[in-house]
Amino acid sequence: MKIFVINSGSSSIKYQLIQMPEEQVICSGMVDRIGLDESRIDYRAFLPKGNIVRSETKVINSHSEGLRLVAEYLTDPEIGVISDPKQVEAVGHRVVHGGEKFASTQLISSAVKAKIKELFPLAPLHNPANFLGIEVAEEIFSEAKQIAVFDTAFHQTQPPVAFRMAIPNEFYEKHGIRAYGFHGTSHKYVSECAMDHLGSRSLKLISIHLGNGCSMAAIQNGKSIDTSMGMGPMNGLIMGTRAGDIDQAVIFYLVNQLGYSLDEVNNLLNKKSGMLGLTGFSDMRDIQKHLQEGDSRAQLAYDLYAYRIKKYIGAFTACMNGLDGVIFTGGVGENDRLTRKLVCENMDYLGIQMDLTKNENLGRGIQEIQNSDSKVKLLVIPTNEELEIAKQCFGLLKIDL
Ligand SMILES: Nc1ncnc2c1ncn2[C@@H]1O[C@H](COP(=O)(O)OP(=O)(O)O)[C@@H](O)[C@H]1O
Ligand SMILES: CC(=O)OP(=O)(O)O
Ligand SMILES: [Mg+2]
Repeated sequence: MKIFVINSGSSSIKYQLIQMPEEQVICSGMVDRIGLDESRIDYRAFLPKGNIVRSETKVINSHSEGLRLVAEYLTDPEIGVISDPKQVEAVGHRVVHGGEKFASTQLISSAVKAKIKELFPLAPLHNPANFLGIEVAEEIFSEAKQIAVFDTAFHQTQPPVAFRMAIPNEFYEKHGIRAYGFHGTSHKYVSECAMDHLGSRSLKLISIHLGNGCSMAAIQNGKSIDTSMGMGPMNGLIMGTRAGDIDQAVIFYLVNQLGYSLDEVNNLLNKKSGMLGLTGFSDMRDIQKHLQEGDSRAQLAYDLYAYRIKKYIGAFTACMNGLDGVIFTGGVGENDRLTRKLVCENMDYLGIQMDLTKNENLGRGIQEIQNSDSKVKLLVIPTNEELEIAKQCFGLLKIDL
């Protein structure tokens, strides 16, 4: 069965065509910088006759245009991998916010779409783009089953003590104000990999997903029991452009003393803060360059970023009353050795001791980077949200057949 996976972000669409259950990636790529001057499409096909790689820079005004272009690549007589969109049997969509309604993967109906739309205000950077991806895919892959895999679903096992907030009960009961948690597809995928790798499911794990958005999850016996993100994907860790945890007094000060509107506060905390606010750059590779040139702001930003992660490791270890393994994943977690080093420094009280040489010289696949005295396993595990989405879709359709 061919499953097309779409991870539709605010300015990009990541995609993969995967043959299931073989888990064979037929093609993958990305449409980036949608709506900006120079958009870019990357396409990589893995064919028996050899791999084909194409990149094109052109104006792509909308997600709809971007996905249509991807469909043209997929069906191109020379470099394509299918002859007709009808050969795609299912389209799996990453949907960031599923609220309390969706604890599992869903076949998309008009009711599911209405709920995704209702949740726009809670994930304004993500759900509208996810929704658009669904509408366009319904047109292009009109005969395929459309399936939503929610970032929030994996966290629905959290107990009330982790997800409730200390505000009057009616705000939860009538309005669903609570913590939900995100990046669930990634946390689930890497924690399953870790449990397979370590040969046990009775483990206390902390998964640290560090991409553009960053979050951590406490995972006990394979179930998420707490996470650093909340009602929306804003709080917790310091991220590329998001501040993460912030004192509520700051918001009142911005509004009452500095004259900010609430939209301006939202924009400031979501899009202009985090590493961007501290250094002028949101990408760790740029910040590293400045760090090497002796930029003290870059040093402080790195220190703050790692310190916040340490705090959550301490908190989650206390909540689980123990810790067997820490997983680093996401673009930063997988590639940025300095972040991993700063996070694990001076953590021997909690049983965390890194092998600095292993941390510097990573191989491919799952890597252990603790030293021989460490009680806690330190793992670097490449995430694969697309494969996890394909697995979830395949599982759902198998039940349905
Ligand atoms: N070699 C690298 N060294 C340090 N950081 C990196 C490297 N490669 C990627 N990154 C970081 O990973 C981030 C992207 O992570 P990714 O998980 O792909 O993000 P997302 O899926 O949230 O868009 C980049 O913004 C950059 O900060
Ligand atoms: C939920 C979230 O923050 O997603 P991303 O990291 O893709 O922005
Ligand atoms: Mg991501």
